[in-house]
Amino acid sequence: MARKIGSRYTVHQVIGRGSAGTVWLGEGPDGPVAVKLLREDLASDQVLVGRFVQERAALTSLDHPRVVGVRDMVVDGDDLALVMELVHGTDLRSRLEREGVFAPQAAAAVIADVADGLAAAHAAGIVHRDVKPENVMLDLAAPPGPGGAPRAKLTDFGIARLVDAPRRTRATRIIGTPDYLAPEIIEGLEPRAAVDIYALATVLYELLAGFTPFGGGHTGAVLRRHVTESVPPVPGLPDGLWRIISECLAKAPASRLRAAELAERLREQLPALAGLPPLALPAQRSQDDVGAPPGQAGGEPTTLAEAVYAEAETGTGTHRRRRGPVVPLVPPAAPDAARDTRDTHTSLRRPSAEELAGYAAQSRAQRTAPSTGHRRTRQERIRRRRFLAVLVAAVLLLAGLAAAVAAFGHSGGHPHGAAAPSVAVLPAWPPDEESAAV
Ligand SMILES: Nc1ncnc2c1ncn2[C@@H]1O[C@H](COP(=O)(O)OP(=O)(O)OP(=O)(O)O)[C@@H](O)[C@H]1O
Repeated sequence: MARKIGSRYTVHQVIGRGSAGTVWLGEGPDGPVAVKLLREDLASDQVLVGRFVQERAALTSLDHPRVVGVRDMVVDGDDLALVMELVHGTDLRSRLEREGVFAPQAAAAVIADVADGLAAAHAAGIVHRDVKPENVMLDLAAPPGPGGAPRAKLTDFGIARLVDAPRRTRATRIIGTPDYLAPEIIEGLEPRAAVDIYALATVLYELLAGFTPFGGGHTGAVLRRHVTESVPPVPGLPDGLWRIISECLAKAPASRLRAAELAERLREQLPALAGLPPLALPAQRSQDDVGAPPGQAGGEPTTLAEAVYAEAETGTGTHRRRRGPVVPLVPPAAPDAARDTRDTHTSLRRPSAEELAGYAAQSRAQRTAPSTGHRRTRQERIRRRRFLAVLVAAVLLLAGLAAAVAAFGHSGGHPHGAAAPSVAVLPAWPPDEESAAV
């Protein structure tokens, strides 16, 4: 069914849904377009509408072949819409889920394209802030790039800039996609261009390995890993690519490559990567379990960080898990199962400096010590066994006494009559090696 958006556009059919709204196939004065109609609650937010109007010039002027162009922004009654270039293709998340990891050359080529788009945005003073596979479109109508890789375009600049207005994101909260969040965002610093590089290197890692370097398990654990842990190596990854990934995932933003450098370095690698097959890793393990301590994936929070973030997570309503690891940037609407087909969102309380300092120590302690949960279980077992031993001793003693009394009565009061022993012989207890440790 056709619907008018403003005076210039007509939309016909839904082609996708995201956290901020619904994407429609539409028609404008210059031909087909994609129209992202923002959710009602966002469209009725006067601050956001004001920002939408303010940002119009910046967003519509970002014109680069590796960026999905924003052609227009419409405020019309209850409708708030971004009119975009229509990309004939799919998003990178869908491609990854459908076909699995990329061969190294194709991964490098796709990420080099996105880095080109980012370089243009950064040069225009625009930081994306939500780089992730969902926001990379693969243009299947364009001739493929090196190694047959589809050409990529970065999208959703508008949403990241609009929704993350100061009033909407209080200084003590982080809104974002945990797997791709640079450590400085978690530590409360102002996001600069380097956060996009960190996120893009995370996407490159994911295209190659099938999982993100710090993702998996509880959101609190993911954030802690970004801040405190080094990047887990990817077995079999060519050295050149590994060096680029490590540099871009540096904890210090200033140590990361710039977007243009990243694109150039990746393209330098392309000839050496030609013909390499996709890495065969046990990557295709469940994202919920990646990196989580045994028995902890999806379970109760066990550390301070996890407790802190658990509060934030439960504050957003449900925490549904998905095949992919991500939680988009835009805060959730009130639960509406019919509308929200894609995913859940997270709004996180930012930890204090003391909490962050504590995470590093906790992280080290957890790596070197057996889990407290496990120790507590052993101690409980040992206590239970001691209690049973005393109980058995008491029962046997009573039985012995009763037998002795009976025998005494039977034998006319002589205690040496044939009767049950008056002293119970206790079995060795507890019987296993754990008792030796008591
Ligand atoms: N310009 C476009 N051309 C063609 N299809 C598009 C375009 N923009 C988005 N889509 C399709 O619409 C879907 C939803 O896009 P949208 O940007 O709303 O959400 P998302 O980025 O996937 O998720 P989220 O916004 O929750 O992070 C995308 O998966 C994509 O397939």
